[in-house]
Amino acid sequence: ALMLSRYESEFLELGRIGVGEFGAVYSCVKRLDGCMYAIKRLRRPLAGSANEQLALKEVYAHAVLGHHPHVVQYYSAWAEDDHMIIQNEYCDGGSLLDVITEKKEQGEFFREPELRDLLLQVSMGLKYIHTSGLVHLDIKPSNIFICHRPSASTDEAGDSEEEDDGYPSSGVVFKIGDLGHVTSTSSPQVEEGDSRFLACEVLREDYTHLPKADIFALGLTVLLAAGAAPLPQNGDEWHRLRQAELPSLPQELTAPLSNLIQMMLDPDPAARPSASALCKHPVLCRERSG
Ligand SMILES: Cn1cc(CCO)c2c3c(c(-c4ccccc4Cl)cc21)C(=O)NC3=O
Repeated sequence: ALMLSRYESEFLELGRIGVGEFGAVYSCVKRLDGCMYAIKRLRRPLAGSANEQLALKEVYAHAVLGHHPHVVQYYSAWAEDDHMIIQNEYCDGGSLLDVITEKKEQGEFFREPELRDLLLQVSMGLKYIHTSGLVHLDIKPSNIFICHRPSASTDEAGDSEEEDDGYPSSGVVFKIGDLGHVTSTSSPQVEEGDSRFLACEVLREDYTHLPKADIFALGLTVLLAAGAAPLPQNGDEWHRLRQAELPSLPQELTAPLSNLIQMMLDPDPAARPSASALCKHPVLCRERSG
């Protein structure tokens, strides 16, 4: 077309980093600021269709959720050439699923200190989403993205007490992404996420404890990072996982962490800890023990 699209004029496309029925995600450099961005382009959904609802909910959610170190940052969204485009923060470390897969190929998995760090960071992101009156509803490894800490300068302040800057000593920052299933806690229009991570009560359309469905999915996500076998999509094993039976793991977790994860998977959503409770749970606190 004579008129370059905003996408082509504002960005240099480096490569495709994801593809699915939704469309494709590209890593791009914005010509003006020289920064990298992750840009999802999807064919414009039919006006009034469910897909349009999903696409709009994602942009609404990003607009409501301002800045948080553990939620992927939204920059802009627009429509052109029969496509919808969303420009997000680019996380340079791939997704948690990529890292779990890479480790598994080497017979490796996340060890307890890394599991606690993962759980604490994602809990902070969930606390922010939940206190904003929203629920994610599609928490899983492929929707958690990783940023590697910029090289720590020597004068870097240590971990601040309250307002966590999201940069733990390890230098790895986990961020919740893909807000395509986000809905409001009070007046939910639930679009079920991945059935492998779906809490039983949501399947039964009980939406009275939706934030606890995110906690359930996070519990399964942490177990996968700990080396659990791939999760069932349905069937007996699916139900067994929802009777608070932890799957077998290739490592022995300490009782405090194992009990905490078991609580996150409790069949009764009210018994699961809230994201806020997880953020101050002694098992996860970074305060030096003793
Ligand atoms: C497949 N894929 C790979 C990546 C890069 C990980 O190193 C990625 C990102 C995003 C997204 C994404 C997810 C859902 C909606 C919009 C976007 Cl841009 C998808 C991504 C996103 O919002 N930020 C990303 O880094």
